Amino acid sequence: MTMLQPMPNSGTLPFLPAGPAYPLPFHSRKTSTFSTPPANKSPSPLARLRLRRRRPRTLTLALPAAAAQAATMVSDGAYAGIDRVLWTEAEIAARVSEVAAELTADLRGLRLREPAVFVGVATGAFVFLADLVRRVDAPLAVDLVRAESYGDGTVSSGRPTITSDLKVDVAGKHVVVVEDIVDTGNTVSCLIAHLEKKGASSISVCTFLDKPARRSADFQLVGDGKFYRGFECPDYFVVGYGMDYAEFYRNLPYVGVLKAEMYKKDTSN
Ligand SMILES: O=P(O)(O)OC[C@H]1O[C@H](OP(=O)(O)OP(=O)(O)O)[C@H](O)[C@@H]1O
Ligand code: HPA
Repeated sequence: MTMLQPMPNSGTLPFLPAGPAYPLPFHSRKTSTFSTPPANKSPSPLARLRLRRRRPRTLTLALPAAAAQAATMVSDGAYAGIDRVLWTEAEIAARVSEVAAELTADLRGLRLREPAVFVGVATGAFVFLADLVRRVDAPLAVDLVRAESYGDGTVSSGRPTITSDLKVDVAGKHVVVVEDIVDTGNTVSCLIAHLEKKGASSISVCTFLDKPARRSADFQLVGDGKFYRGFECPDYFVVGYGMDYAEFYRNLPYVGVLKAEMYKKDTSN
């Protein structure tokens, strides 16, 4: 299932330039500064080991074809392929603070006997989760669950698979599922069922983006659970702030619409 346009390049991604030797600095214990070893002196075994590091190094990593092609989307240190920015880094930061303040007030109001467990849905939620929990002023535990349904495409398989489970015991606890995006609703509905089975007493969902136009699966919050969302997302395939296309773009600090020509129509589902 390769959605990217064919690119002429090979399947290797150079991380360091080939060419002349790049001698690595030697750390001198005495001075705590970096220096090169004295010339014409037989090197000690330790120095010999260090000397090996002076060889010119070109690290190439074999990548699957789609990933190698996606790597060529990078131009001048920025990603190509973004049609337009929907939310800037500053707008995101401001909104995440508001959502965290709402969560803080609600968690305090619930007077929980045990701290809430914030369950981030890997991989996409990792950025939002990190930003959010640092702004919530209440005791909480953090855990991760991995659910996948999009693979390398832009269309949900409709059957999310939980490929990595929780470490924390959520029985009898208030759980906040932290998502980067609720789109069809398949993932969140599958996770709520999963957490209910594990005995969570109440389940909230806090999603950075909510794309109601694509919703096809209903989900019910549990007990005192509440739905929180950062922004309502228009019906575009978006990337950045943790969200990917074929595992790329997650590191963009903003959210943008991916140009349609970056992917072909996904016929795999
Ligand atoms: O509401 P839905 O239609 O189910 O879509 C939402 C899910 O899709 C994405 O996960 P994906 O399967 O792409 O895995 P990822 O988090 O590793 O990117 C996203 O991170 C959500 O978890
Ligand atoms: O629009 C989206 N972008 C990235 N990942 C997603 N998973 C569901 N919808 C999206």
